[in-house]
Amino acid sequence: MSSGRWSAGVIPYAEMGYWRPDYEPKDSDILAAFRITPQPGVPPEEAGAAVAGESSTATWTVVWTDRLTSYENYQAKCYKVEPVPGQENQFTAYIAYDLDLFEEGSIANLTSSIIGNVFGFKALKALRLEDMRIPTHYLKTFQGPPHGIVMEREYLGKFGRPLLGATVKPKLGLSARNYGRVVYEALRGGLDFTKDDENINSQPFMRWRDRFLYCMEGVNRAQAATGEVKGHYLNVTAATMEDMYERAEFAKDLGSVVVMIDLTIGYTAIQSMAKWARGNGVLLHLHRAGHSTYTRQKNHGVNFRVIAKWMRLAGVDHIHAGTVVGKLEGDPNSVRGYYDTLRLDHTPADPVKGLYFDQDWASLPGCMPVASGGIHAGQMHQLLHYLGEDSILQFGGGTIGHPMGIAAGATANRVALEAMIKARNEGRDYLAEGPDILRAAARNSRELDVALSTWGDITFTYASTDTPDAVETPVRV
Ligand SMILES: O=C(COP(=O)(O)O)[C@H](O)[C@H](O)COP(=O)(O)O
Ligand SMILES: [Mg+2]
Repeated sequence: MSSGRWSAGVIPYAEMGYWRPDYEPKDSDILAAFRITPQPGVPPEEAGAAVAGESSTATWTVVWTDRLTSYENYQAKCYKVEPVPGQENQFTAYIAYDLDLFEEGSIANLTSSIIGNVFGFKALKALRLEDMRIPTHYLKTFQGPPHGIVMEREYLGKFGRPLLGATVKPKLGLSARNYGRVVYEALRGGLDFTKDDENINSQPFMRWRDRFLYCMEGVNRAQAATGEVKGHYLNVTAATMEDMYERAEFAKDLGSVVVMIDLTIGYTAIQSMAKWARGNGVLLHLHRAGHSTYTRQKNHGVNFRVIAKWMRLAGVDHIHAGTVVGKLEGDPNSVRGYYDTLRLDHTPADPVKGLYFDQDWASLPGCMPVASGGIHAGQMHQLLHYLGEDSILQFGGGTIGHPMGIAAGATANRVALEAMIKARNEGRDYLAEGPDILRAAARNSRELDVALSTWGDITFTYASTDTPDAVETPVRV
């Protein structure tokens, strides 16, 4: 029996052709960077080759049927493996996939290939997909955001500042009428949006149609009272696509400018709703419910920056992407990388922001990042500094928990934001002077004054579980 590549039996993946240190990735290749923790005794190159093999064409044994294909073309190539600085027994494996391995325009297919099998691999103690480079050749097969940041602002007639929102609280239990009253108060008080929370769909205490009716009554009354375009993200998440289309159509018929879905509906449903949203001129908000089950731990899972890339391709107008200063995980540099990935047309590789590859978005519209989770008016200077202008700042408890009432909470947030934007436009160092700017604004706004005295010193300073491996070293002059 001839030995080697074609003899029946088991040979290392590296010997089956999945370790290719000589390989120069093509512009049209999809690239992936995996953080690999091999089991003891498994060489990193073999671990990288195994991931390349099992996420493309290989199985555990040699199969002669490989000879019926142009297998060299279809095999993914692990072309580089590097130790992760400062991390014991961790390596970054770079893998190139030929364009033909993927169905055009399908996140479900892309993810089934890249993450379908390999995360349970016994040869690995842990595995994390840190980043991907999506080539223009493949990127252009996706719709992308239904409208994008520029179109959204033109729809709303709102420019030059972040948008403001609030999640209705308590997230479960309110009757439809009381729910609609919260929406009206928050919008008339100065917010641009209110939103359903991730888990409010159609429960016995409030069926979806009733909520939609009362929310839109609140939106319409607030628009009339303020003269501004307002919106409420009506959550159309449901058990079936048919139900979601029925709810989305009703939202559109009621005149809503926006609907919402949860990440839990799955990639195919998200792409279907993206297509519906573009076809119907309705903004699409994605709540990333459930993402932290696999994005938060540094050694295993899928980094959120990859989810952000997949969702921009799939096509949502908004996605929650971290706050830095709020109650939920979000290292400043990692979050900067997420926001750049969602908004910019080109992001150069930048290890400090956790960006492993240059990424060109080929004019695919930008996706508005949403900051939500434990934020309040007292952090406005930090939020503007870390997150920038093209963002949506959502204050759930930070609006509805205001001692003077919901409208007062909304007014406090709006006054804080407008004061911070004015200071920025005047060229002030609004980050350093933020507290003074807020206090000065509070002298003419009782609502802001009370918000600052209620929450001003609330911070969430825990060590991040997910920091990039590279840190900026101060330049010694
Ligand atoms: O309910 C809230 C925020 O409520 P509050 O403003 O009262 O904290 C959001 O669902 C989470 O922030 C989502 O988290 P993320 O935005 O990280 O996905
Ligand atoms: Mg929530």
